Amino acid sequence: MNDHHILTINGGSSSIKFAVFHLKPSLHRGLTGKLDRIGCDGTRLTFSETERAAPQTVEVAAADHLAAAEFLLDWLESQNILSNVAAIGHRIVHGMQRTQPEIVTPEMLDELHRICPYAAEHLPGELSIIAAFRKHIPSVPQVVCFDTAFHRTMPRVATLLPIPRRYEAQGLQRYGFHGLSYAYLIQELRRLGDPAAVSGRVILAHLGNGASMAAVRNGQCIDTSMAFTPSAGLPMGTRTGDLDPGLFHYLTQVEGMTPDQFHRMVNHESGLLGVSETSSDMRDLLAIESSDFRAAEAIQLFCYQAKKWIGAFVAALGGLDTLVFAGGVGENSPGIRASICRELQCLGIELDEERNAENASSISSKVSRVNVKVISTDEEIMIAHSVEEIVRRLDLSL
Ligand SMILES: Nc1ncnc2c1ncn2[C@@H]1O[C@H](COP(=O)(O)OP(=O)(O)O)[C@@H](O)[C@H]1O
Ligand SMILES: CC(=O)OP(=O)(O)O
Ligand SMILES: [Mg+2]
Repeated sequence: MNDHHILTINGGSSSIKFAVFHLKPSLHRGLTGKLDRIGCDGTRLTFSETERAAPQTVEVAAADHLAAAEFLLDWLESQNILSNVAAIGHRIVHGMQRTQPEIVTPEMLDELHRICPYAAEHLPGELSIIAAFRKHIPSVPQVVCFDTAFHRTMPRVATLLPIPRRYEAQGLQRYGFHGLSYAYLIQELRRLGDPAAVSGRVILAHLGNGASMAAVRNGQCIDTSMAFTPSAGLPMGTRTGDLDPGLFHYLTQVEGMTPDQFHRMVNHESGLLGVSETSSDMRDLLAIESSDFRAAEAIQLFCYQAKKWIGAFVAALGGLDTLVFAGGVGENSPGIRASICRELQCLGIELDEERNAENASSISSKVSRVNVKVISTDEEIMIAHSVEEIVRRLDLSL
């Protein structure tokens, strides 16, 4: 594969993260960056030449994902990234029943377009990025890695939605997301020698802008907090998480809200942002919580719901051996982890204050029955490994 490299793309609802992975001498990360605040004022590109280099920032004018993808392509071209790219790997939130990464084909794109309403905040943007790459560098293979794949082991009862049975035939069921992150966390637990990763009961808490949890037994997912769409489960930066279904009727009747307005409220105007009326960013809220009761309440709500989901998953798992915090909030905020775990001694969860304050890799106290860990998640490396495996198997770039 000469000096070819793999480009990974992680298209979120308002950001595109990317990373270049060199294949020789063995897979390792080079240029890394992200375009964020897509669709808002102040879209910007932040990148680092290597993992240790200081990040640089460039202001970008891009009104939507397509414009952002076009900008990113031109920029990657100017950095000489595209001329040597062996393959591009994408995180795709929804893959229906698919369990493995796959090479993009026209038939698959047709199907993904068809299921865009299943993940309306993510899939259209992700597909426009794939389209932009196909247009500019049509001969470079693209591989898609599905967030839903990790959850395909869930027992049927955890996949059922309590709505009329006829909708199941249309694919309406609980799917679950953040699967690349979860697969990485389980792989890390295995590497660290945590026995629960292979035969035990684990709760994985991915707390970022989007937030979810997964319950894993014997290395296999048995339940997760996101459901048919990534709007379900825990409250998030701007998403509600689970919501009283009666609200829809109330707001359409009393406020004349349209379905599109409701969708917008649930996905973009709620969660931390909605309750705090200030920001969707946990750091902003933590900075003002002592002087702003709305920020304090938004944080309390987030932690309270996270605690309840842990309780629910302990019940589903029949106990707990390991709890893992990951994602921007889970990895970096001792205060949030402490609030979530406060008074969970009844479940065998007790934090060591000092190690929690240091974001240490193991943060449970000596008497804690449950191992509590902090792991920095890495969706990009999961994509890169999958792409490398497919590229080598199919001998694509030789
Ligand atoms: N030191 C920190 N303390 C609290 N929250 C943090 C810290 N660092 C990052 N965060 C929060 O992490 C969230 C972003 O998480 P991240 O996983 O990077 O997002 P994404 O879902 O876009 O991948 C933001 O709410 C941000 O405020
Ligand atoms: C699936 C999902 O919610 O992803 P993100 O957290 O990147 O928005
Ligand atoms: Mg994320």
